[in-house]
Amino acid sequence: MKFISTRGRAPSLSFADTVLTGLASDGGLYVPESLPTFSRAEIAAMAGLDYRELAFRIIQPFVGDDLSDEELRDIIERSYETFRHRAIAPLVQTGTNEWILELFHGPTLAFKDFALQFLGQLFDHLLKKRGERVVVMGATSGDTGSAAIEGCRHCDNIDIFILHPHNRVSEVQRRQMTTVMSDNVFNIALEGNFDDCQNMVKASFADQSFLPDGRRLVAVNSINWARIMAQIVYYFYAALRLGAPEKTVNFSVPTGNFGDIFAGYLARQMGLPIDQLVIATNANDILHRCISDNDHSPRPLVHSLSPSMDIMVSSNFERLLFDLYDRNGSAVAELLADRSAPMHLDPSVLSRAREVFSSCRVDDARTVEVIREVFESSEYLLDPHTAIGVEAARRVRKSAEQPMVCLSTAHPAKFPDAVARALPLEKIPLPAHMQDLFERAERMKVLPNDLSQVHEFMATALDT
Ligand SMILES: Cc1ncc(COP(=O)(O)O)c(C=O)c1O
Ligand SMILES: N[C@@H](CCOP(=O)(O)O)C(=O)O
Repeated sequence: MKFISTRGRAPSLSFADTVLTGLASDGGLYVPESLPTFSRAEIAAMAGLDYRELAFRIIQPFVGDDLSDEELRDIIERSYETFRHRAIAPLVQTGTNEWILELFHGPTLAFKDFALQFLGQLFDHLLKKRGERVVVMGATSGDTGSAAIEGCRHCDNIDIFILHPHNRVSEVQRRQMTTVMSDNVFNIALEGNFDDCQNMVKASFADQSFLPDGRRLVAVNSINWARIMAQIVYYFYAALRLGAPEKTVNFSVPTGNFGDIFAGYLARQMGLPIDQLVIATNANDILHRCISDNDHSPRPLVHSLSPSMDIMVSSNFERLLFDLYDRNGSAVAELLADRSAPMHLDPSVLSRAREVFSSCRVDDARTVEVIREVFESSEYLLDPHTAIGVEAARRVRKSAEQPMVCLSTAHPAKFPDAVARALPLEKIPLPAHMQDLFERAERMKVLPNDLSQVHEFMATALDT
């Protein structure tokens, strides 16, 4: 299978090269030239498969000949052996036709582990085969960072640099990153917000001359196609358990960089019967405004109780636009030439988007109420991101007859301060492997929002 850029002007790449690249050379994101699809009968035949076997069936068509079936199976096997729940992604019912898909049973307690455990194994395999050492550079609003570090820290052929916004991630999130003392792991606390971190990463991919000779950057953010691909699996997994393909199943997704919900869109394009995908946002609501009012105008980022979704420039929206603009790279390049400018979608494009996407904005006050209400009614503790997804689903769901699955993107123990505003809980226990998190030493470098200083820090670290 070949992968092409959403801006239409970069060379097409194989699966392995796509995984080991960041942005395309024209500034676009890589997507498959054509999407594999499954017939109703093929989907029905997937019912009852365990998570790993299902992952193999979904991922294999993207990989083509770049990995043998045995190699892919082995990578998948190792990726999910670190998960603490036998089902990998268990479903919990919280109401009539209302379900929570718990995606926080991986090592860092967020949905990011699904793709980043896989990506770490994939990197290790491909780099060893090629005898190459690379530099991973990523931006995080809190969860991608620790999941990427956890996925890559054992890779001999990787140095990893993660930028997080200084003082804007939860303490648990920060410590999950900064207490990893491996020699190949570097944490940068940037005096800026997540968009600044992400801009810096994208600028670094565009000009890699600051790196020592022979080294290149590889992406762990969802600009990396493999991230999205691995996330498609759990949509199939949940829907099959709830009766697909006979039944249509809908999803509500706490959304920031648009990677997770875009994976749901792809699952639908690949044949899974999904009628509605709910884009659930916090006060940083650019995607909600875009879908509801055709108003995609950036506003200053607000620091919310769901910090991982404090994002204004959602990378993967570009992949959706590419599809909605009939895969016309020039149209996408023109539309996104200046991401700080307001953008209005063509009315026909917007109405196609609305056929599948609904949207809803949930502010901090309501987030806190939802955590309390759900705990009181179901004794189920939501993290603030998931609470936004649950509330959004309740407000905008179109069918009460079809199951609605809200993706639970993080464990509440990652956000004790937000949860404490809702409930007088003594303590939310961390899993055993994180019990001593608050006693561990931390290491990070605080840097100003200045690209040259970040590059200097990276070049020096790579030199020693
Ligand atoms: C806990 C949590 N929920 C939701 C999101 C939003 O996901 P996405 O960026 O894929 O839209 C993130 C960050 O990505 C997150 O860390
Ligand atoms: N919420 C994310 C932001 C980065 O998103 P990604 O999907 O592009 O890695 C985070 O937790 O870092």
